[in-house]
Amino acid sequence: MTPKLRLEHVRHEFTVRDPDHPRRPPTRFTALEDVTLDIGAGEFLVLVGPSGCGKSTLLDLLGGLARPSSGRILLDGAPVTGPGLDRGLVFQQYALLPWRTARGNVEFGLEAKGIPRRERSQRAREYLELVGLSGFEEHYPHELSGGMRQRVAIARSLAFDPEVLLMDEPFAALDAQTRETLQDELLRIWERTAKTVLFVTHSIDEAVYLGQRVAVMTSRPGRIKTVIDIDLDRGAAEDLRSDPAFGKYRHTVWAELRGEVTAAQHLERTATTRKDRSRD
Ligand SMILES: Nc1ncnc2c1ncn2[C@@H]1O[C@H](COP(=O)(O)OP(=O)(O)OP(=O)(O)O)[C@@H](O)[C@H]1O
Repeated sequence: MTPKLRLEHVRHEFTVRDPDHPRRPPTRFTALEDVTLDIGAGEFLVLVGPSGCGKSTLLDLLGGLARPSSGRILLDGAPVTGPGLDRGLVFQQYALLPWRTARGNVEFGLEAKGIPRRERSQRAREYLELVGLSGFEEHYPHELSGGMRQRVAIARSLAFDPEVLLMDEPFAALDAQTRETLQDELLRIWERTAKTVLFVTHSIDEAVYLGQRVAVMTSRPGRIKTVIDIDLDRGAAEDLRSDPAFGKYRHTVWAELRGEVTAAQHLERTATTRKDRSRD
């Protein structure tokens, strides 16, 4: 079966200039190296990895916001060549238009799609209801809480009806309670809509709670270290997070991640020391 998304030996480099020495020639910096991963249609895959390992870069490549330096990214077997309405992106920052209401923000993308006004408005209401925001359609972003704004951002991405949702730490800025509520809402929406979801997080709990599989990345340059199947009966447990099986998965993910986090911190320290020395 063709996977929905396929990453084949993806490598990504950035060109960097040293701001302290602007005349020096730029150097190449490898953010991702040989990333190979398949994501099935309708799958919920979570990506975890130490800070700076290239998770956001990978999402940018999948979203078509950048091109890999080498390797291929395929969507339904065809190379990704740029952004498209088949992929919805949700970031940590809400990125809502402050001068538009919740409904106006959700409608915004639908305008680009050429959907007639009446249908736009109806669809926006439907998706706002889906994320639990009925009654707030005419509120402006500044009149909504952080969690509500993020719901609007999710509704906006869903309203396009993309086949794939690319989510970059969408709940990171929220308080614990709102975060757990939105995790449940996202799972409910995913079950209802059968979208393919790739979700980036720093939280191991969030990864185990949401993912059918959790892919762990190495420290820079980021590679896929391992992919862990999460086989939890989400419907059965009353409080899944305190289930012993949940704790076991949390431990497995952390055991894979721990060494990478240490390596990333070491890399960061070395880079800072080198920078300080070159300034002296
Ligand atoms: N435009 C850019 N130019 C140069 N380097 C970049 C650029 N964007 C990202 N990087 C570097 O590439 C590496 C990967 O960055 P990226 O943001 O993808 O990591 P991440 O895993 O998402 O990090 P975090 O978990 O902290 O959000 C980092 O070292 C970052 O500094």
